[in-house]
Amino acid sequence: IASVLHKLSHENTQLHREVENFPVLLKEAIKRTGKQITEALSEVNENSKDLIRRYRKEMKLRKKYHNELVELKGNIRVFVRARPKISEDGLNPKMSVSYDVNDDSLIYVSNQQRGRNQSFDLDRVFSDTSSQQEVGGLSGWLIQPEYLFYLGQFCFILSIFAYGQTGSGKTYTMEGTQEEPGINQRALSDLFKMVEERSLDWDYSVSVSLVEIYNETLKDLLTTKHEKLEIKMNADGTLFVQRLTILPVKDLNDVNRAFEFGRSNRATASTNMNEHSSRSHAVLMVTVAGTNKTTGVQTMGKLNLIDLAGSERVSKSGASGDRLKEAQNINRSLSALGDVIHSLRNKQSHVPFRNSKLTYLLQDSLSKDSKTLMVVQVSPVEKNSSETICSLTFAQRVRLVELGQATKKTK
Ligand SMILES: Nc1ncnc2c1ncn2[C@@H]1O[C@H](COP(=O)(O)OP(=O)(O)OP(=O)(O)O)[C@@H](O)[C@H]1O
Repeated sequence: IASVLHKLSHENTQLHREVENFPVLLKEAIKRTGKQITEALSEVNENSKDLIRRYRKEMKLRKKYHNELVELKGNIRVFVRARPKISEDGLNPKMSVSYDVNDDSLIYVSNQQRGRNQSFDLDRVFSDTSSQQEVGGLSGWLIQPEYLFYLGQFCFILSIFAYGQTGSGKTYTMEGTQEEPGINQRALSDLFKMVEERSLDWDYSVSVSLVEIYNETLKDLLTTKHEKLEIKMNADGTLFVQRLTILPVKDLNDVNRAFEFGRSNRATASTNMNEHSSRSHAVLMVTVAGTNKTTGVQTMGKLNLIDLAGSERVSKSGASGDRLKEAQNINRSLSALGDVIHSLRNKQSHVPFRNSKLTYLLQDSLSKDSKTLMVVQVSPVEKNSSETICSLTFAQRVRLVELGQATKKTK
């Protein structure tokens, strides 16, 4: 019994010690496991960080290849800009537009009818917080030295279109304000810089015309005469507008003065300038004719700045009478623009340029030897989401167009 008691007492002491040590062991075990979990987590973290890094790299590469593809295959770029909310949107409006933090070519719009977000993939998306400077930088894609070179030395047409529903920010982005100039001002100032830089070897003459298309009728905004304008074709297949004023200009100030005159001319013909301007297309055509001082080679280039009339859904706005007629003409010409672009994309032998005055006038600008930048403006608020979806659907359709490679053309 004594030996059994001794053994039991020994075991009891050992158990006692183990019980005493248990919290320490447990603490150590917890610490060890915690360390293992932390290590495992940080490995996962590192992996996911690496994945995000690789994803971003892939996105950059994808964009680079896409850009190269566009350069190789086509000359049209589509940018989207959402304007910020404004007082007209009401107090605390519900927003419908969102962006992808990792990919600046994606924009999402909440589609109330389908009850989900619809995504659109464009060349570049500018959010509602983007600055004029950031957006203005995009004209750099169009007005690059090599294209300026084209513009000055080959027949090459550059066009900037602004598309979007009424009040979506087209004028703000294109014209901007005195303090915050828009794309047009930047593009034109780049153009005159180029002319200056090449003036040692080339004699350039720059001229402007300003045409308004209202209810399928062309109007010369640089004259107060009201002559009927007709689009005619030269023997070489190029287009011109008969009797259109062609005003020689020396610098950006001259262009702005001409533009101001056109603007006041447009306003006097209408009781409400803003109302009227959003119901008509305005096309500013800048022509650069060059003669090489040594060789005598003559060249021609054009820069078109096009402020399209606001796209609007007649069923929603409930327009009637003259307003309905205007809206129908606008929608017809914008859809003709879409059809032309669609035919070009599908490389159809017949492109329906003549279906509207807008596409007929811009035939050259949408054909080969041209480079086009389309800025699609959208409103960020939910009450406009169906118009936003329509505009972005149009934008995506345009983006897939291939205009073909430019060919060198000198006289
Ligand atoms: N990025 C912006 N930042 C600040 N205000 C803006 C911006 N974009 C647009 N706005 C404001 O929103 C309003 C509508 O813009 P804007 O007149 O440019 O639209 P629009 O599309 O040209 O309209 P319309 O088709 O009627 O001519 C203006 O008051 C303008 O100042």
